[in-house]
Amino acid sequence: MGSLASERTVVGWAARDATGHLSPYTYTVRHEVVGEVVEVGPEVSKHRVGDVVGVGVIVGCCRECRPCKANVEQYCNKRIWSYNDVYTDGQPTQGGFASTMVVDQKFVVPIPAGLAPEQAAPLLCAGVTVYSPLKHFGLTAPGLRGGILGLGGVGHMGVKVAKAMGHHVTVISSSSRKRAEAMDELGADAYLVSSDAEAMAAAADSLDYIIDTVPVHHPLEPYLALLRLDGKHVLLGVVGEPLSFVAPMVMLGRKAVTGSFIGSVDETAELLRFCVDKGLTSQIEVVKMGYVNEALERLERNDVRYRFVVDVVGSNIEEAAGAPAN
Ligand SMILES: NC(=O)C1=CN([C@@H]2O[C@H](COP(=O)(O)OP(=O)(O)OC[C@H]3O[C@@H](n4cnc5c(N)ncnc54)[C@H](OP(=O)(O)O)[C@@H]3O)[C@@H](O)[C@H]2O)C=CC1
Ligand SMILES: O=C/C=C/c1ccc(O)c(O)c1
Repeated sequence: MGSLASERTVVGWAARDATGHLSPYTYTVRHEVVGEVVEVGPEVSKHRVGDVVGVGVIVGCCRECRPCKANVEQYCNKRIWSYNDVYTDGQPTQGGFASTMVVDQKFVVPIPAGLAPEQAAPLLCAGVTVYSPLKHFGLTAPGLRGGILGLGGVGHMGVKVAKAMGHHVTVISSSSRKRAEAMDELGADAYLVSSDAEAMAAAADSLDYIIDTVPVHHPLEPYLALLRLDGKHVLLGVVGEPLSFVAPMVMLGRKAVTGSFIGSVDETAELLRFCVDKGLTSQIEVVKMGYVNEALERLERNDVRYRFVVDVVGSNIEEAAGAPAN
């Protein structure tokens, strides 16, 4: 490896010491990565070699715009994604699916003691994606009534974080398949099947917010009807088609439809401490790189509870990439 730019850090799993020991912590969920610091540039002050750290969705920003100055760098128009983007040196960013990751210390968060690294990985995206809007929109007070629409990777963290804040949580799902796990394992207080018109009508005007994680087009009006005065519908799912509702649906009740994008580095560090304090973890299935194709097929079938985490160090990455193993 060449000399390291001053504020950059190598988070890795390919590092071996003189005895052949591999860095032990190497978990990735597509772009969020938990690993061990294997090398630091001369001006890195946030962490040291050997620290267990995480990198989320963003690895670059302009540092000059209003969002950057307000420490919400995820809203910088020059943000650089940690995967499938182009870094300032013209090279593609590859998220966790690379032998090491070189990243500016600004985008590195410490994984606190008490949080298993594989558990921490989904918190760096799914976790902070729900934590950030709850904080930003003032939805943290105990006793609030929240709805989590779509019980997947993001939604399951929504249930856990909202419950840890002391909220009454209703899962709103497309089927009844996840009822038992939502109530018994995740601790939700109520469960609504969105196609059950009677149950939806009975729940009208009852929620302070809905965290909407549905990734496909869906009508908003049935969910806006669930909100009570000043209720907020927070769009998190990436839907590439227009979503619509008639204006009185929000006027009569001063309701808001808004959105939110992951969370800042500061919010991520705060969430990790929150999780340790509250004893919160993500619900995951750890797999090896060679299982990735099957994992993708299962994702399409809505058949994962609730995140796959790839154990990169435990995988033969060269073999998985099709290269001969050495
Ligand atoms: N805003 C942000 O910063 C972020 C946004 N995202 C986006 O959030 C969305 C959710 O992500 P994630 O939780 O990982 O996704 P998952 O696939 O894990 O979960 C999505 C859930 O939506 C529900 N759903 C309802 N209808 C459909 C459908 N037709 N197809 C698939 N799911 C459906 C399902 O829940 P059920 O079975 O309960 O109906 C499903 O489990 C994605 O669009 C993702 O890109 C992700 C991270 C950050
Ligand atoms: O357009 C916004 C996309 C957000 C996003 C962030 C992270 C992630 O894993 C996604 O699936 C979507």
